[in-house]
Amino acid sequence: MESRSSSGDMGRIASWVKSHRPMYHRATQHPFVVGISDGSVDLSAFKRWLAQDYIFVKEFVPFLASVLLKAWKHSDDESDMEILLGGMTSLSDELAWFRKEASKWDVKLVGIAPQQANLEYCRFLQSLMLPEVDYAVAITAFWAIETVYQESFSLCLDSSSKTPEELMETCQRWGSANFGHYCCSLQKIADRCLEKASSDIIRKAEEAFVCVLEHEVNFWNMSCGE
Ligand SMILES: Cc1ncc(CO)c(N)n1
Repeated sequence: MESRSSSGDMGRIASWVKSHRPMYHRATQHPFVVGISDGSVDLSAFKRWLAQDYIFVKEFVPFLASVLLKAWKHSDDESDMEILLGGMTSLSDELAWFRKEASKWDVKLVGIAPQQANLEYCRFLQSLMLPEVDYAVAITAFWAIETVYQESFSLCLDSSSKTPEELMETCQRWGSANFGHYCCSLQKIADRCLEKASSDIIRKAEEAFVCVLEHEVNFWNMSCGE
């Protein structure tokens, strides 16, 4: 039988989601997202989020490039590269979508300054781009960043949700089953890397996961205008 070290039948990632449940919940069921799903969202908050997230996604491109570089150097599975390259393609599509969405809402994207929470999140991404950061740590953070949006926006697509029609495209972008499959593929990569990682790397990956959750909560708070 395959042994899975200390995490029993669950992969590491699932065990961390379980052990950090309250924080995970705060990141994935934030009032901002709940407001979209019940239709009470303040549209000025949505517009603020849109402009700030465009800045974030632009920073996310070099971060993903750094993860790709680590996969190329250290991964023992060629399919990692394909999955990450697919992610890069969707980021390119995502940036174009932001520009289109911003014009629909009359939101300015050029000359916008990143707010404090965004700056801090981008700084965190930059710290993860350093070559000394292990692939297992970087891919865990990458999985977490994508998954928070997947979980959040899929809530807004629930049959019981009252998401306003004009916000449905946003919710489908991250909440779709397709994006969900992509997040599952990332989780499998992260679990596989963590299975063979040293206890020091495992500890650092868990820390990165929790940091992502904290930054995501701060990002939603910022979008709400707090
Ligand atoms: C803040 C934030 N987290 C995660 C994602 C997912 O790509 C995003 N676009 N923005």
